[in-house]
Amino acid sequence: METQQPLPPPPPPPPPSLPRLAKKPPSRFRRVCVFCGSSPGKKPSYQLAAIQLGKELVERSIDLVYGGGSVGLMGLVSQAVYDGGRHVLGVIPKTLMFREITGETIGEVRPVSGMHQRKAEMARQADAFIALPGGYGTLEELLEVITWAQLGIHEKPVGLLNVDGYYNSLLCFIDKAVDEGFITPTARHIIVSATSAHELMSKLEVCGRPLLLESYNKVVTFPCESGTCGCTLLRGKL
Ligand SMILES: C/C(=C\CNc1ncnc2c1ncn2[C@@H]1O[C@H](COP(=O)(O)O)[C@@H](O)[C@H]1O)CO
Repeated sequence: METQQPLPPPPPPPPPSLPRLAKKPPSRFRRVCVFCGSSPGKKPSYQLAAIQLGKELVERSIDLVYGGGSVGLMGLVSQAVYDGGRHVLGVIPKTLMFREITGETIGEVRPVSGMHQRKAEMARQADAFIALPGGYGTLEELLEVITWAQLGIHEKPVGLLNVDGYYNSLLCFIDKAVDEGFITPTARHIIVSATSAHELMSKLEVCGRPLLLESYNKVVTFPCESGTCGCTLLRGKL
């Protein structure tokens, strides 16, 4: 009598397919300018936010322009962008180009003759601006690009990364200036703020795009396409 051969073991199941990484849609920005502290700040959340912003730019294939150097939050955001394989452009006044002052800059270094030239060059190179927590230097840079937007000198979005409520008091002050008649409600909306890098970039991607071109040959205010970030593209000539 024939003995039955045992059946061969079934083939192993195919390996589970890896979850597909959600690819971000292409950004409208080629390069973003980041203003931030030359100090790291006391809370780890500030440092984490700088790294997260750098990674968010990388995920969206956006390059960085900043004030150069490796000190404080400036060093963290630039390193994260550089490590992610994106281009980093540091614009440094020649007088600050000492390692003891700014640390070493990674990526491309563009020396300029002074602080004013630096801000102009950073603004020229960028398609949008973002401020992380910082001190006088950051505030000055942020307020200047807001003022330039108000005057119609540029139409590039301005984002404020309000990490852990760091900028709450500044936003309150600006609201007071609106209440007191020194800033128009429209100009208030130049600032697009969010508490995380992801949320801020998502808002900036859609803000300031004209919905309807209602006027011809006059200065108009464009409503924002998203309708959610509260931003308006202030002035444009049709
Ligand atoms: C004087 C100190 C550090 C100087 N190092 C800097 N290196 C590069 N860029 C700088 C530096 N200091 C200021 N900046 C610019 O202003 C922003 C940061 O200023 P903050 O006052 O620290 O907010 C930054 O975006 C740079 O463009 C020792 O403190």
